[in-house]
Amino acid sequence: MRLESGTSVIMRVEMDKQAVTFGELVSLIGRQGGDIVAIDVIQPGRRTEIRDLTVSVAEPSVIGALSDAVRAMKGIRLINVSDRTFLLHLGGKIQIRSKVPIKNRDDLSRVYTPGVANVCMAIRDDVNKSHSLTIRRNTVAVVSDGTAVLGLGDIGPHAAMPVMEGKAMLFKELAGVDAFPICLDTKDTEEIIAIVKALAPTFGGINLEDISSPRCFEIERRLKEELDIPVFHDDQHGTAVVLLAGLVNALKIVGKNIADIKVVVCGIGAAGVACSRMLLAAGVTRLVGVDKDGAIHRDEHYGNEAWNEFARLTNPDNEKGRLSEVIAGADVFIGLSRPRLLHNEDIRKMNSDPIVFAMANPDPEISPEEAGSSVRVFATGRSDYPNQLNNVLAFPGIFRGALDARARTISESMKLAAAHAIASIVTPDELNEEYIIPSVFNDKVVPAVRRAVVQEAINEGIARKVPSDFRNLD
Ligand SMILES: NC(=O)C1=CN([C@@H]2O[C@H](COP(=O)(O)OP(=O)(O)OC[C@H]3O[C@@H](n4cnc5c(N)ncnc54)[C@H](O)[C@@H]3O)[C@@H](O)[C@H]2O)C=CC1
Ligand SMILES: CC(=O)C(=O)O
Ligand SMILES: [Mg+2]
Repeated sequence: MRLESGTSVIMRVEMDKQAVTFGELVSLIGRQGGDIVAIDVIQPGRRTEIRDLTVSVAEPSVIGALSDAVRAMKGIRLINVSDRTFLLHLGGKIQIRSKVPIKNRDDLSRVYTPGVANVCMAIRDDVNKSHSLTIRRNTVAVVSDGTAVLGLGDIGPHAAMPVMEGKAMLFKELAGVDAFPICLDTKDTEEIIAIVKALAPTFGGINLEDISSPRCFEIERRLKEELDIPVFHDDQHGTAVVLLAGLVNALKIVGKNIADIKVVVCGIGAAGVACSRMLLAAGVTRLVGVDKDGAIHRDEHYGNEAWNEFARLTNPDNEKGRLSEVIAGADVFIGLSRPRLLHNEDIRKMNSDPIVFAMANPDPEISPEEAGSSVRVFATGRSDYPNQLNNVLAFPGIFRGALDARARTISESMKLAAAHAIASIVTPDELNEEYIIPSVFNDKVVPAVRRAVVQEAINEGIARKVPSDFRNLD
């Protein structure tokens, strides 16, 4: 088990009272560096008893040896060891709550039958009313098939659920958007499209999440074409928005022009393709993509159509070879692949003042410790290091804006505007190597992104509603 770096764990133990006393167990735990701070009797019994022991430890590293010692003790069965992260997940992380109480018959007849029938008929007569008279107004589906969950890969829909619940929490906590996690037990492109289309009457937007490439491209393209609510594959576009924001600011620090830099993107999957497209749109001309078999170039025909298009649009010098070769002379490394693929000797081949964005989650392509001082600007997707480049900076505000403007779609210019809005939160005075991107907890982020998105939606005629704070602004 991967234990979080907390200071306490809960051990569920079954004691055979004839073979061991509780005092002996307490002493053993004490000798192993644990301190029992709470005891809950889960199942009392004359011969055996199950207890939960909350054990505090000074160092998470002692938990393994402590558990082994408890497990080996005669008369004790160690049923489970939970860390605080696991406990936080018990029963899931979100719930549905009513907005109005049902206290009497009158309430009942208005929230449900017979009163509700008039509301139903109003929507039948004008389906647009579903956006104002149902949860559609503020609700987004977070849809995954569990095939590219963080950098953990194809771990399946059940295992994907904690991440999707987490995304739903972030939507709510950061932007007040109600989001519902939906993990689908199918990898079939057509089936996913059909299911999401069938679900659409319930939602004001669809956030696709952690669906592996290249299927994610077709799924998103078709859903965008066939639905009149925003469909946004967050790993592609949310990531691209935040990456561009970070790069715009990092380039100010190193004093380089976006049109002059060489960028190497490692991992040409969902995020890599979309981030590369965004960088090209923002003015990057020399971009080389690298995947498992090396650089993507034009002398190869790929089974993945997205890569053939990628080869046409990128790599102007048609460079070939592995990451360690094409990294030579690069100004920027962008990792959207897997942990530990970049090494210090690669960074030494980069141009002066290298920028390294190692964005694989949960573990980056190179750790900040290994990169050390050889990198001028370093960022990861994680919250425990400076410069967190994570799509969480984008998707809450983007959907907040799209829902408020009842936008049909989320366009390229809405995304570009969102990127510049995020970048602009870091003022020239504040900008430095360790602060190129605002924190997720910076309360200016969501309003700035929302404002940029709503404004573009209005400018482009994508908005079906003008939010009140945008009316009469001449
Ligand atoms: N920081 C952030 O906000 C975000 C980070 N990510 C991270 O980016 C990574 C990729 O995510 P997705 O694009 O959604 O997954 P994906 O599965 O669509 O793409 C991963 C790509 O990496 C490639 N890859 C695997 N081994 C490689 C190697 N040795 N060398 C080069 N390429 C290799 C795969 O072939 C694939 O094309 C994950 O670690 C994910 O956590 C993704 C989205 C947002
Ligand atoms: C952050 C995110 O969406 C990912 O790593 O997949
Ligand atoms: Mg993701």
